[in-house]
Amino acid sequence: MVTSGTTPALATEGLTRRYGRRVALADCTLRIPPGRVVGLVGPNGAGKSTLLQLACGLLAPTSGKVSVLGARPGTRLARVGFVAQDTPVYAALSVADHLRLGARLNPAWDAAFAARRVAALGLDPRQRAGRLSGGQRAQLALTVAAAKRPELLILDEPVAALDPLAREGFLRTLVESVAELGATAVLSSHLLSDVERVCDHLVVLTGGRVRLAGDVTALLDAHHRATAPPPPGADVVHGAIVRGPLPAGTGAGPVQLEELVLAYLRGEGDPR
Ligand SMILES: Nc1ncnc2c1ncn2[C@@H]1O[C@H](COP(=O)(O)OP(=O)(O)OP(=O)(O)O)[C@@H](O)[C@H]1O
Repeated sequence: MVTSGTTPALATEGLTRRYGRRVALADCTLRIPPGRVVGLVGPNGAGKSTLLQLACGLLAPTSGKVSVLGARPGTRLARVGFVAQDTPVYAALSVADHLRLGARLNPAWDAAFAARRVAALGLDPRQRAGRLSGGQRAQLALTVAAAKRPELLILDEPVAALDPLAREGFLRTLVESVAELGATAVLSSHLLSDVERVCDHLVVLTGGRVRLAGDVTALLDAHHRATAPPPPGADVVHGAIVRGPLPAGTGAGPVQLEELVLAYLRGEGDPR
């Protein structure tokens, strides 16, 4: 089945996952349109990895629904690329072995892209993955996932182990290949500056709940920074950040993405 341009890349409805009595994700309803670079942000323990693993079919929901490219998670393996937080590679296999394995397992494998990236990263194709540095292992895992040419690329903190230059280069390549393929990327990150630079859709999770989700431009349009104390009745997210229009005459300015995210991370109001 080929997904249409309107099939959400990822959709969840009332998605809940418990570990024993601990609720890791609660009643999560999301609809991520195709073609976006999505930033998934939230503090430690917010439920980001849980959501991404549910999307990949590595975890089963306790209740609720999740669909990926219009199908059940885990049924579109060749079309979904996933890099887990610990960027797993096969320690005993060389860099070249990883690329050969990728080519054998993935029908849409882009060998030229993989070879180009390995060369640009300065990785020795003969080196065993177990002997690479943490950042180099992350780069290899990302290269393998991207060379699958997936329709959906799911990355759990992909740039955490990379140095600033490598991070910039990786994010640039990611945005370029997502645009070229018309694909979707969902990446969790603690680095708001990276999210601000590359993401055009945002999901903020705290305490297992979705606090904010939507296209970045729409979210920025829907919020303001009050330049004077917000009047009674204003929908204050946190501090000076207000949702919706302010009454005429109340001073307000545009809001930056980073301060918007921080307001939702700090705010303790109801999920929006
Ligand atoms: N295997 C597990 N068994 C029990 N509890 C778990 C398990 N995995 C996650 N949790 C709990 O579920 C909650 C969400 O964890 P999760 O790893 O999804 O958060 P996260 O947002 O990815 O955090 P981080 O930014 O630290 O990676 C946390 O309270 C965590 O302790």
